[in-house]
Amino acid sequence: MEIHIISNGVMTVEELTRKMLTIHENVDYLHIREKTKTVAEINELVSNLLHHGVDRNKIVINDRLDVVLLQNLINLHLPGHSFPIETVKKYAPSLRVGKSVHSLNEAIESEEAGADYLLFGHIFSTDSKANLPPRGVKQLEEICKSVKIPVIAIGGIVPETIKHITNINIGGIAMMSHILASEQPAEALRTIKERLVEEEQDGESL
Ligand SMILES: Cc1nc(C(=O)O)sc1CCOP(=O)(O)O
Repeated sequence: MEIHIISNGVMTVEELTRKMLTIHENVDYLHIREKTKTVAEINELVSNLLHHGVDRNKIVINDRLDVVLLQNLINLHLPGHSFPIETVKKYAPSLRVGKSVHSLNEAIESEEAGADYLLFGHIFSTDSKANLPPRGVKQLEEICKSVKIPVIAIGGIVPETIKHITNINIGGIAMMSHILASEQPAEALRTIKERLVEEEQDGESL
């Protein structure tokens, strides 16, 4: 099960660098999703991470194809308002391209368009999407059954909610606030991983 961490857009480059460095070895992907930062700031953040030894294949850039290309990265994540998947794949076929989706139709269309994985959410209520009703586990399950590419569940994933999604064939989980808003991100991540292992063992013993 992949673990994706999504940056929350509220930290300075220095703070984000520090927090990401405490967790990078224990996650599969670090998404840089910084909608209000300049290209220079995003570029500086990526340079910091690479300089401190973060595996470049773990770094995912949200939306900014320019940063992916100039930093020689391989992972681009496309939000709904970004480039069409087909355009990116045509221009840069070697990139691994993820897409955020919010419905079954969007999931199927994105797979057909060539997405390598999907982020679907938000699954549970979360302050990160306040006042928006969660899409729930049932829709997540439906999407997982309808596409072949990995579906990563996002939104409201905390130790208490994990048990509701571990019996579904998800490709992984993505977390923003639970890890990066924490003063102790490494410990928060450790608890999540312990919970995943517990749920896996419970599933095996059923
Ligand atoms: C960044 C993001 N994207 C979502 C989507 O549904 O595409 S939900 C979300 C917020 C992530 O929530 P949390 O802070 O609870 O991990």
